[in-house]
Amino acid sequence: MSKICSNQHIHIIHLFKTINKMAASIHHSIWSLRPSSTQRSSCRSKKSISRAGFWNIVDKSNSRGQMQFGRSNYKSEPRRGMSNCKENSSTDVEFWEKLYLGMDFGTSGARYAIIDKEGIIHSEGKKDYPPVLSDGSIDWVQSWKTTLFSLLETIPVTLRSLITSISIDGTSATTLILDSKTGEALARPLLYNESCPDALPIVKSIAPSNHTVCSGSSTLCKLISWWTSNDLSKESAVLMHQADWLLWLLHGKIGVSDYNNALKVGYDPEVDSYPPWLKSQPYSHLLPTIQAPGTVIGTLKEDIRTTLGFPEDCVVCTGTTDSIAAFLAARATQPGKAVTSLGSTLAIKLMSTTRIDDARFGVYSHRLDDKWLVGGASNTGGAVLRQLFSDEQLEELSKQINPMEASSLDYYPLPAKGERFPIADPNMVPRLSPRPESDVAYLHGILESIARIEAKGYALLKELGATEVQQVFTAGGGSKNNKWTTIRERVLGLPVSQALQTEAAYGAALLALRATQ
Ligand SMILES: Nc1ncnc2c1ncn2[C@@H]1O[C@H](COP(=O)(O)OP(=O)(O)O)[C@@H](O)[C@H]1O
Ligand SMILES: O=C(CO)[C@H](O)[C@H](O)COP(=O)(O)O
Repeated sequence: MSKICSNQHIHIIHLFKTINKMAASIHHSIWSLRPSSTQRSSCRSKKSISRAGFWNIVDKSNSRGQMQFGRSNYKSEPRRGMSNCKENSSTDVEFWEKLYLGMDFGTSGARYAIIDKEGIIHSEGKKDYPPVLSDGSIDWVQSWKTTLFSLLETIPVTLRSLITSISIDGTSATTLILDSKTGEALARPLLYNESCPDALPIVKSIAPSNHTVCSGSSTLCKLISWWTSNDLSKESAVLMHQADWLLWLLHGKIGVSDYNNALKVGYDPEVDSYPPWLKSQPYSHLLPTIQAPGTVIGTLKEDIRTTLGFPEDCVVCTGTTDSIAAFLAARATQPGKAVTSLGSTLAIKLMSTTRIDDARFGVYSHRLDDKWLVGGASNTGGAVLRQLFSDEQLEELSKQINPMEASSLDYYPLPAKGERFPIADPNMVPRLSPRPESDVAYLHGILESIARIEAKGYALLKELGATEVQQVFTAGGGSKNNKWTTIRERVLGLPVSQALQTEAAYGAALLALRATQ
């Protein structure tokens, strides 16, 4: 029944679109479905979005990024049955309105957000990665691909035909090497927090000292490790990052990336090119071509478009990394504002007028239009918590913590050996003992110790010359823990708040919107 209903809705949408195109020729749309209101008309003022003016769209969405009254939030699982149609046919979406889809592929799962040109959310959803196994280990290629298409299938059918642009963010330095002719993976993906120390001496011999690539977990180390340990024929090999590869599945043009994802393979976003010391290497032909984040690559592949009901003019654009998408979602727009992504990891991003790169501490700067996002990513964070507690236990135990009382427990919580920032040490081991009798006290000590790592990170950025942090917004799963926020505020000595939009998927949707402006 819902299928028939959805088809009817799609038909009505197309009918309105056609009529509206005719109506537009008589200058005014006579088919506005959206109740006219002063608020809406004031919000409808056109703002030009220049390269540096990206923030216009971001600022405008500041006050309107939340769900609007009466619109149901399509959370997690798709709705079933007839009610699906009623809820999905949100009649206050102007049928000729364009919508923008952002998808975030993090460590534990993927999420999507669909917004309109004012940044209002029309639908959200999420999927955990299915544990697709092949010879005993997780087949990430299959798991991500399955997640991509199952997420697309959870998008309400009535909204799909309005989606005109798609972008995706992924984990930074998560590296795939593919055959550019067949698209087949030539090796398993290497994840963002995996290290290839075997390649580090070679990287350090070709790159400037303390360059961002001089870290075992850099994309360049992963590329060189593959290059030196394979005697496969390599002339048609191409390197892609997780977000690039997922976007390629949608647009079909292999070997395209963005200057955020490409930072850790050595791309220099300041001069908008690969440096000569990298272009002269025998493997430079594997490097992807680079565009700015939110640049149209091509249209959505026809088979996907027709199967899922996306419009002919739906474009796919370059993405970014997950912590930058989280920064975009938080709409922090001034130097001194920072975003801490408290997901499986702890990634900090501080808007700075000065660029700072120092691999000795895992510090690097991403470009965001005409500004710098200085920061780094620690392996501490939610992944450690998930090893010890379920989300429900975290919620229950956190309620019993007095966040104004300092914990005397001094841990360095890591999910496994290896740390990237603010201590760059692939051999660093976790410190999570002594464990007190009380789980409340234990969790308190862990949350406070993670807060101390965060504070150390921001202090390090200041020592290295970045703009001093004034305010911290929080994104990611940990942002909903108010007790943790209070602990962090006490430890950091700064105002700390949950970002208006805590999901990186919202930032990716802003990129999709920007691509079409
Ligand atoms: N109430 C909570 N307090 C602190 N951390 C939490 C809470 N609920 C969930 N988390 C943590 O959030 C993390 C998931 O956040 P998410 O942003 O989805 O991560 P990612 O995108 O990196 O996979 C989990 O590791 C989990 O431990
Ligand atoms: O830790 C991560 C996993 O979520 C981040 O993807 C990554 O390391 C952050 O890197 P960047 O600063 O380049 O976005």
